[in-house]
Amino acid sequence: MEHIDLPALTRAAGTVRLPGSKSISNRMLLLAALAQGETEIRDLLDSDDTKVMLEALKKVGVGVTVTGVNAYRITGCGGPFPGKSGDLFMGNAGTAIRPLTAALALSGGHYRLSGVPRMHERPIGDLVDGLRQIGADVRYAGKDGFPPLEIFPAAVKLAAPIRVRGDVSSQFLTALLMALPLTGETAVIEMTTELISKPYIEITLNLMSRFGVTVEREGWQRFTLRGGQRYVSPGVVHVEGDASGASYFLAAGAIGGGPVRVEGVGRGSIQGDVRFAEALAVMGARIEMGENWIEASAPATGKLKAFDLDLNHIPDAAMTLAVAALFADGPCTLRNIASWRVKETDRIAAMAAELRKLGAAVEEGADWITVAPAPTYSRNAAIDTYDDHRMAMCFSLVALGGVPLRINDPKCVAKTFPDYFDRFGRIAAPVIAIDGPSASGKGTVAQRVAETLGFHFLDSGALYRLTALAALRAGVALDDETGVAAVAATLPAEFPGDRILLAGDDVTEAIRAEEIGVGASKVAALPAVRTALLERQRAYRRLPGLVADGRDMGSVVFPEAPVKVFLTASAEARAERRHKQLIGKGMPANMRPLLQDILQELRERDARDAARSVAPLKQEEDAELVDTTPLGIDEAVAAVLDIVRRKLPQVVS
Ligand SMILES: Nc1ncnc2c1ncn2[C@@H]1O[C@H](COP(=O)(O)OP(=O)(O)O)[C@@H](O)[C@H]1O
Ligand SMILES: Nc1ccn([C@H]2C[C@H](O)[C@@H](COP(=O)(O)OP(=O)(O)O)O2)c(=O)n1
Repeated sequence: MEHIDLPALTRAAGTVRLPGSKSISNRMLLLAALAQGETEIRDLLDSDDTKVMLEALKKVGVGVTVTGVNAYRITGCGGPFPGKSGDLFMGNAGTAIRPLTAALALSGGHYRLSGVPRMHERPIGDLVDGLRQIGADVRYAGKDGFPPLEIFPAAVKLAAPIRVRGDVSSQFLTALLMALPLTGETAVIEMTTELISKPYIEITLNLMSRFGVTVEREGWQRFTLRGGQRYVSPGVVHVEGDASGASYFLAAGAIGGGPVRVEGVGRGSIQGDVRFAEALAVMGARIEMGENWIEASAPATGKLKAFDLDLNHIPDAAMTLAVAALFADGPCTLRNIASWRVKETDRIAAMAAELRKLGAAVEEGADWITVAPAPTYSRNAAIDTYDDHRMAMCFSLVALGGVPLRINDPKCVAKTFPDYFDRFGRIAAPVIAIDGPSASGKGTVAQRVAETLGFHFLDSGALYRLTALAALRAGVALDDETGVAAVAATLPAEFPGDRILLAGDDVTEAIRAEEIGVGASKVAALPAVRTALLERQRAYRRLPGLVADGRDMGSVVFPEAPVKVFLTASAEARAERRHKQLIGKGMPANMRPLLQDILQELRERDARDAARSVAPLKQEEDAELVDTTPLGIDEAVAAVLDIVRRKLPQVVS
C-alpha cells in the first residue's frame, strides 16, 4: 500500500491559495452557457468534473475559449442550447449530469447522457420525475431511475407546481431551478420531503441572482420563478476557493501556532462551510476574516478548548474538528452528524477506529462522536483512509501536534485536492533560513545542513543568476524592470540532479561567472523581479523540511521560518575564499582577478545588496549571527546545526 510518512511538526504558518470550489465552478459554467453575452470565468477548479462539463457544453454549441490558467471565456447561448443533438459522456461528475439533464430536457433536442459504471448506479429518478411532470421527454436507456438517459424534444407545460423530493440530494432541486428560466414562464417547485443540504441551495440561488434571475422562496418548501426572467452575463466572475478544503489549513493554524491564511474564501463567501471558522473560534482559535481570506492562529492561551457542538450545517468540514479535538483541553463532542455514516465510507466508524490507533478515547453513537484527548499519542501509527479524501487530509493535522505518523493511500486526496500534501508542506514544513553576504559560506553550509537533515535545499541566488543570464541572452537590458521581470516570471529553468538547465542548456558553470553574479545583484534590486520569483521560491518548502540560502530568506520569502541564521565573515576572509575558489577551478593566473579587485567588487556588491529599497541584505532581529571568519567549513556547519538542535529539537537526533 502506498503511504506518506509525516514527521513530527511543531509549527504551521503561511498562506495557501485554495483551489476553486467544485460546486461553484460547474454551476457558473452552466449559467454562463445559458446566459446572454460573454462571461469571463476566473479561478475555475481544474478537475475531472469541470472538464466533463466544459466538453459537454462545447458539444451542444456553447463557445468555450481558454483565456489563461484556470480562466475561460464562455459565449452564452442566451437561451436553450443551439446544438440540437449530442452524445454526452459525463464520467462520474454528479455536479455535471444533474443540471445538464434539466437544461437539455428544456432545449428541444435529442441527446444521450452516459457515464462511467459507477455513474450508472447513482440515482437520478427524482429529477427525471420532476421533469416529466412538466412534459419533458426523458427516458432511461438502462435501469429505471439511473443514467444512462435519452432526451427527446417535447412541449413543456408549467400550469401546476412541480413536486420533488428533497431528502436524497439537493442537486435535483438545483438542476430544476437553474434550468427552468429557459421556459420563460412562471414555474413553482414544491418539496414533498424535508430538503437536505440547504447551504447548497443557497449557493444555487445566489449564483442565479448574479446572472439576473431571482427566485422567491417560502421557507425551504416552495420556490417560485417568475416568468420573463433571462440569464444575463455579469461580465467577469471569480470562482471562490473551496471552503471545505480551507478547513484543514485553518485547523493547522489553530493547532500549529499560525497564522495560516487561506485565500479564496472569506466574509463574502457563499459557501456554508466557511462557518467552520466559527467552530474553531469556539475552540479558542484566533480568527480574522477579510472579504476574500480567513486567517487562523492558536488561542492566546496556547491551548485549544473542548467543545460540544451541533455540526449538521458543516458535515464535511466537521471531520477536521474531530482531529483537532486531540489537542483540546477536554473531551469534545460532535453532534447531529448522521450523514457521516453514508458518505465515501462510514465516517463515524472510520474516524473512531483511526483516532483510537493514536491512543485517544473515543465513543460513538448513531449520529455523534466524542473524542477524549490523551496526554501523549502513539508515534508512527499507520492511519487507514478508507478511500476517503477527507480522512487523509484531516489526519495530516496530527503531525502538527508533534506526533509523527504514516498515512496510507494518500493519493485518495485527488478527489478534491490533488496536491494537498504539497500545499500542507508549504505551511507546515520547517524552514531553516540562511542569509548573508557573498562568499560567507551560505551555499556550502546550507547544502551540508540539508544533507545532514535529509531536507530539501533552495539556492535562491541561483534563481537571480539565472534571471540575469536569461535576460542577457534575450537581449533585455538589466535595468529594464518590466522586461527582466517578464524573463523571471517565465524562467525555463530545471534542476536535474546537481545540474542547472536554462531552456535545456546546461548553465551550471555559466551562472557562477563573476559578471553574472554582478548582473544578479543588479536585477535583484528590481522590485518586480523579486515579486516574480517569490512564489517560485516558496514552492520549495516541502516536507520534511527546507534549508534555504540567500539574502531575504528569513525576512521576505519565509518570514515564519523557525530557524533563521545570518551567516557572515569579514570582507577580507570572503575575498580570500573567492580567490581560492577561482584558483581551485583552475582559472589561469593571467585571467584571474587580483585579490584586491575581488575585495573591491565584493564590497560594492555588499553595498548594493544592503542599500536596495526592497528586501535589503540585513540581519533580522530574530536571526542568529554566525561569523565564519575564524571557522572552517565543518565548524560553520556544526554551528548552524547547534542552532537547529536548539530551535527544532525534534528534527536533529
Ligand atoms: N567557513 C569557511 N571557511 C573557509 N572557506 C569556506 C567557508 N565556508 C565556505 N567556504 C568556501 O568559500 C567559498 C564560497 O562559499 P559559498 O558557499 O559559495 O558562499 P556563498 O554561498 O555565501 O556565496 C567556497 O569555495 C567555499 O568552499
Ligand atoms: N535571496 C537572494 C539571493 C540572491 N540575491 C541576489 C544578490 C546577490 O548579489 C545575487 C547572487 O546571489 P548568490 O547567493 O548566488 O551570490 P553569492 O554566491 O553569495 O555571491 O543575487 C538576492 O537578492 N536575494
